[in-house]
Amino acid sequence: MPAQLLKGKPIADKIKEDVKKEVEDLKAKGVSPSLVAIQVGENEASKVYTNAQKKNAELCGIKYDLQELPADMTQEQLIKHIDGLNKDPNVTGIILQMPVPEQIDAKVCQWRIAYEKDIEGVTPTNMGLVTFGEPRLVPCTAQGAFELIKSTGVDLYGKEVVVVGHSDIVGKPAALLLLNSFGTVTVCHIATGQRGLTEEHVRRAEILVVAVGVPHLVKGDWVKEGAIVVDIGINVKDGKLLGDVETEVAMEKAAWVTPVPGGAGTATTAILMRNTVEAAKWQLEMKQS
Ligand SMILES: Nc1nc(=O)c2c([nH]1)NC[C@@H]1CN(c3ccc(C(=O)N[C@@H](CCC(=O)O)C(=O)O)cc3)C=[N+]21
Repeated sequence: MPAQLLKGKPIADKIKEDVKKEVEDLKAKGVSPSLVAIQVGENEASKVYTNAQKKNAELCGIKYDLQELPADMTQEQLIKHIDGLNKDPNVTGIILQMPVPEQIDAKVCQWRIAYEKDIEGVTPTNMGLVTFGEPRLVPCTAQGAFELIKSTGVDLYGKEVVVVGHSDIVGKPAALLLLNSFGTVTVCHIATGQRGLTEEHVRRAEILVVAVGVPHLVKGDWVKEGAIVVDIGINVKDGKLLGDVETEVAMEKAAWVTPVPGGAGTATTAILMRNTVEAAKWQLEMKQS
């Protein structure tokens, strides 16, 4: 039986519906969730995301401010800018769009974001909470992948899980979330590939998450019969949008495969909205205690 498409939209719609209600509740308490996206210089992939953020924020009743800063700004200037947003009580969520220009150390700037405003979950505090199995603000794409997997109804306990890609923003947090659900998690990365061992790991995977940004790195025939495949890759090749997995061939064996586009990317933005509400609630809690 061919795979079913594991679509992001139904999950994203449900999340946004809940967020909209929560925003109304918060506003009744005098709290207005507001999201600031910092864009340093220009980038096409980032624009796709900020356009989606604007649309989603409007839909949820969240105030949205895209702050476009010059490509030649210094790291010191960006840090000052972030400090200003950290102190501003009218700003409840901050995201620093990637990539940043080369004179800026992305990690130093992300870590500068106040953890209770860190709606992307990229500060040590929020990543640490994921590591300890006490997630609060979780990286959006990793959380999206996790919720897509759970929506199939699969019990992760003891399952063979393979994550291809070990980025701080997707692969690592996705692996931790799946580990916290007692999956038997293997993480493959560049060194696995250099030894030619990625295929062997992928062939064992009952749950497969691929986030590397290499079009069709995972061949369709590597996919195990009945597997759940979450493809995070969004690659533009010859004007077409390609995932990291050879989806059409994978569909012949897998039980579930996420489409690209319309899969994990769609869930990402909805979760950013939910995190913005969670951040506002966290700040309210801190103020009251
Ligand atoms: N700090 C930071 N965090 C990110 O997570 C981040 C970033 N910077 N910079 C840019 C990339 C790119 N990115 C996307 C998110 C959603 C869609 C998305 O919604 N995609 C839709 C298609 C949307 C369309 O085609 O208009 C889909 O896959 O179905 C795409 C791309 C997040 N990124």
